[in-house]
Amino acid sequence: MLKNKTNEEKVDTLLAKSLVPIIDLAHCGTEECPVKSVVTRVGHQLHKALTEKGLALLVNHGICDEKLKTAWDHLDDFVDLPDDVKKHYIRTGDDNHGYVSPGIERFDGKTPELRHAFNICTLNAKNLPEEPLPGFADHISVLAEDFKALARFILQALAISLDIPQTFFLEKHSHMLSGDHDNETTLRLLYYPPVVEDDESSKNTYVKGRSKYSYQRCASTQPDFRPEYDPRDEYNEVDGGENNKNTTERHLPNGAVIRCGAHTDYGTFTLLSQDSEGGLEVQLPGSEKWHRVGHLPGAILVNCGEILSIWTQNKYAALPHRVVVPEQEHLRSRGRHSIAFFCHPDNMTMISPNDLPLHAENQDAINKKPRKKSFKAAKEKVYNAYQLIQKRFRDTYTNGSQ
Ligand SMILES: O=C(O)CCC(=O)C(=O)O
Ligand SMILES: [Fe+2]
Repeated sequence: MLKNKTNEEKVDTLLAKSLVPIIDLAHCGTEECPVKSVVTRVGHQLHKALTEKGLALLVNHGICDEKLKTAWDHLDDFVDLPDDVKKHYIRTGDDNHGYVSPGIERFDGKTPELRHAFNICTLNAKNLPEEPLPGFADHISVLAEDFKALARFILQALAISLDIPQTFFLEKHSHMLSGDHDNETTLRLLYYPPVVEDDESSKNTYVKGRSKYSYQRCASTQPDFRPEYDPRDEYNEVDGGENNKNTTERHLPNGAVIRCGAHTDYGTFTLLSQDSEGGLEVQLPGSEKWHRVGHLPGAILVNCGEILSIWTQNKYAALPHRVVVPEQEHLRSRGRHSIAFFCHPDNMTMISPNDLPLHAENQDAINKKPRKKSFKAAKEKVYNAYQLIQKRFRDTYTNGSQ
């Protein structure tokens, strides 16, 4: 599955510049039969990356850029459909599947996210907009299977990284995208429309129809890593959601706009592919400062979610992240595309901090670490994966759906 090899020398040079550790998956075999030495190396690299940074960039992962770009084309076509066609595909809350229009999600419970999302939890063509958009179902199903294969490889490497049996996590994620409502794993296609100032209210809002740059593909082939110091760092100290009560915008004192509010993902981990418009920022473990992730063409980011954090007693902490659009007019007036694959355990899996068959020495080290309040609570009452995610959906969606 993992084919798109870049030369190792180039990866080494980038490694030195990137905030995010880069992990090369070349020659890792197939997800059913991973090459033992590669899965072991990746496991060790993941251990270091996830404990120190909470994320890593995967290269040579086997999902080619063309497939991602075609998926974004399909999403753009979907967004362009008339509302009375789109309405047949709206996420209802019975499960996470379906279209979510801008403003429905609110990570902080009050401020609308400025984006269109299509959540895919089943590959059954009757639940996908195949009729108005022939080819959608086939393409997205192949892409979803690719992400699933990559996720299954990472689940095995994660087990190795924690020194537990290689199939430990795989067995707890055996229904991903099976369409049987036994697992909440989701492939999410995302489109963030350009941000413009509304003439009447002087507030920032998103472009509703097509605009000159709406769907312009941002596909720079150049890596883009933030310089050590950037004036945008100044907005790290402020905001916190205080300046946006009851408004339809969120902007930072330097004029940058938040397109997707700060949050942590709910599941085991997330695989994220973004176009070169960037804008993704993260808070590294133990810090409140926001760091720009930057852009490495073709790379897929992996970050820890809340369930992995519970399982590892916060050793692999869930990574706070957000998406901002900078103040520069030419960037604001462009859309942004990304694709996230949220890897979730099977619904009935009980999620307890005491689940992992940890070695005695790891357990000692964990016991000595002061626990966060949330882990004390999680230890007292154990929920299954479905209950945990439904609670988080209730906090996020404003249309009454879960
Ligand atoms: O679009 C992005 O880059 C991030 C999306 C995200 O964090 C999410 O949907 O949970
Ligand atoms: Fe996220």
